[in-house]
Amino acid sequence: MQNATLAFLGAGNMCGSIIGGLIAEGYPPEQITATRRSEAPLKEMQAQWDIQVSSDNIATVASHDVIILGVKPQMMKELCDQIRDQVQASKPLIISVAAGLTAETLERWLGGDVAVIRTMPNTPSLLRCGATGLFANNKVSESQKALAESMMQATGIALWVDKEELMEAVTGVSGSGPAYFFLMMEAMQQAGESVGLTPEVARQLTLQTALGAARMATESDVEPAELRRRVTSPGGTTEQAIRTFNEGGLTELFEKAVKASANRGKELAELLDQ
Ligand SMILES: NC(=O)C1=CN([C@@H]2O[C@H](COP(=O)(O)OP(=O)(O)OC[C@H]3O[C@@H](n4cnc5c(N)ncnc54)[C@H](O)[C@@H]3O)[C@@H](O)[C@H]2O)C=CC1
Ligand SMILES: O=C(O)[C@@H]1CCC=N1
Repeated sequence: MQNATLAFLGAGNMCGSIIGGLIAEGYPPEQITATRRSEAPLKEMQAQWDIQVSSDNIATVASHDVIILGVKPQMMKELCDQIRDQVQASKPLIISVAAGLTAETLERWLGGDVAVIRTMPNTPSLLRCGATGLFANNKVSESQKALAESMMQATGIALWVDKEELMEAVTGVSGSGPAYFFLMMEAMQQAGESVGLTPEVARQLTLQTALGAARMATESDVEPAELRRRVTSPGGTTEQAIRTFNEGGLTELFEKAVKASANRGKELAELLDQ
């Protein structure tokens, strides 16, 4: 995997997180190039990771094996128009991180007959704690699949889905998911303040509790439901809090939120593929 040259076109929040994770995992920085519209953030990325940077998408496509399309879905058509001829000339592996846009749309925008892997990563990739879903079109070879998988595994876990529509489900759960936990942290800190803690104490207790709970859930074989039961003493304090969450319909609310994110992915794909 470490022989492949990787170009991140539109290296903002998400691709910056993947690059940071790859560098932390020991990927050779001289084999990574990032492009972006403005020079200042590119210079920062170069100083931070010692990677190559460029503002020339076409020349960058020409000189790399794997092209990661990192722009917002709304900017993707313009980027594909710009690089199409070069993609047809050098036929690199294309990896998209964009929400919604299908592999078929991307392949068509790039002129057809292109190996496209659609991924849905998340920003904890930066800490090699990412979660990525992947789907490959039928032009992708087994060795290209293995390369994309090992690249994303370097930033966390990487799981393939066999039906492309499941990429919307992945987006609803793990692509958007870090924001749900951040929202919970914000809400819990505020609640801590409402029962008298200072903002700093409420913040520290909230974040350490989130970290501890996530580590217990991921580092043991015990299911989250059982871990929850072990905190919830019959007739005790937690029981009252859990009852309050259940009465407020937390499970149903999560289902609605995940579906809203997934549906927006489908909607974006339809809106943008004109
Ligand atoms: N932010 C997140 O948590 C996640 C984002 N994604 C996907 O990642 C993609 C990017 O999202 P973010 O990183 O949040 O956006 P961002 O706005 O931080 O990064 C995109 C970058 O692309 C640059 N750009 C736009 N057009 C360009 C062009 N033609 N050439 C070079 N650079 C160009 C922009 O200036 C910007 O710096 C989106 O498609 C999104 O759906 C996927 C999973 C999670
Ligand atoms: O909010 C978004 O559209 C992107 C995709 C998943 C996470 N962030």
